[in-house]
Amino acid sequence: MPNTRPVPQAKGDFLLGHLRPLAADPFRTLSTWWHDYGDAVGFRVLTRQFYMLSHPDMAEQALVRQADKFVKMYDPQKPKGLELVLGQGLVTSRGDLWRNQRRLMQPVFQRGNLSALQPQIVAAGREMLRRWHRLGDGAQVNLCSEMMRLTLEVITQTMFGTSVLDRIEAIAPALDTALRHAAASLLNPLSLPPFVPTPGNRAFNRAMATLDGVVYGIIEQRRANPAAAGGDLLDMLLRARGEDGGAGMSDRQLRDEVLTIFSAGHETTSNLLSWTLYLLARHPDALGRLRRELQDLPAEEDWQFADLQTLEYCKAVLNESLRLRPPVGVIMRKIREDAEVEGYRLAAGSLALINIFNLHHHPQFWSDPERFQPERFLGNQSRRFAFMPFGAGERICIGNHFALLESQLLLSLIVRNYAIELLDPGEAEMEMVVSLRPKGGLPVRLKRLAKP
Ligand code: HEM
Repeated sequence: MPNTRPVPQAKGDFLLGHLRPLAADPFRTLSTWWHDYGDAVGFRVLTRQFYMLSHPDMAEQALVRQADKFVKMYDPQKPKGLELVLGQGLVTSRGDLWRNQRRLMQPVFQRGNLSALQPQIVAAGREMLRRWHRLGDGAQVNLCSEMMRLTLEVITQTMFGTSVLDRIEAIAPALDTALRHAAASLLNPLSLPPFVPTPGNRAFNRAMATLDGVVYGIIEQRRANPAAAGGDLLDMLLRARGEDGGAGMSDRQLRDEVLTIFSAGHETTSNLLSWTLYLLARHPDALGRLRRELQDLPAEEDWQFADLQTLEYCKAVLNESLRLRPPVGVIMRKIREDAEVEGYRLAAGSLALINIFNLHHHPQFWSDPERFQPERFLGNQSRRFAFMPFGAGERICIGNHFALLESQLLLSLIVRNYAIELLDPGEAEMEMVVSLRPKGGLPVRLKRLAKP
């Protein structure tokens, strides 16, 4: 490729490459490289070459214009990363399998079909508020655990018509163990496959047995009681037949899709809500403006879908939170053949890491990028690829409209009824475990607001 230049390579250990700093603190390491080397930087983990891309034009090239060269990196023969947990579900599959499953599941997530789910989302939120009430005024809780519980209830109720809250004490740590193991296996090409009984693999296998138990339980329950099905996602997956009208999905494929929606559908939204409440607690002016907007809404049990469409500031708050603390901070692709991106040469076989966090903090596209300022999202400026919390191109998040509807409803419910006081006045540290979350959770005090 004439007239192209090589991507600058971050300095690192000759043998290990950059494994050590990345394993210790991936988030901080990637930020440092961006500041030191710019929007395109190469790094190596043992034998594997990565390129980190942090400019909107580069993201557009990789995810849209040259999407045929930048493909999902998963290989069913040698599962790594998320594929170890999710198998061949919608996030990790490729080719015809992905295309058919996406087509099958898309209708459930279309904007027009989501209004029917609103009552279930509000009901889950109100149930949490009742539980907070029972805890007593001034109760201390971990906000992240509360949001995880809430979004788990929402996803299982809306998509699978059931609740798994009675098993939350087992599910939350199992999911955490599984995701941490998946993230670590990505960075380490020498990590041993799950059947090798290392302590890490044993813990991972135990966690997966818990998650599989929950997921197969959901499927069995529905098979035993199909009358409970109300045309939800699980119903659709169970009824799906091949193009020739033949056999339905294998149990394994069903498990992969259910576990994918179960995990992708609550981890991310939970982090969005936690970060948003954290940012609002630190910005009383924005919180005040949001409360004023919400004052005009009718009582919660009477909320209509149309009521939400008018909440411009609430949407701006969520967008600004997604910008500052994007729950999915990076997206990964495998480079199938040599590619040129914005004048840089990227070699086939390497991995491209599109850094959404950096795009959202890019000083060329955002004034005062570190500042929480929801007002920047009022109005209709185009921010293509400088703001892409849900990804871009054909693999864009299938749950984006659902996530925004859910977050708007739950945020409005919480902010109208409670004041949330952070117990730690310092800035919450960020940790990247597949999604970007507050490290160690968020201890808070809950104060019930008087009804207006
Ligand atoms: C704030 C919440 C959410 C964020 C920030 C988010 C972010 C993302 C991103 C960035 C991707 C693209 C990944 C890539 O290109 O490699 C993605 C894909 C996906 N998300 Fe979400 N997501 C959220 C909520 C949800 C919800 C609620 C669901 C399901 C109910 C969901 C299901 C999925 C699925 C299945 C994919 C894979 C789509 C495909 O490849 O066809 N997500 N999400």
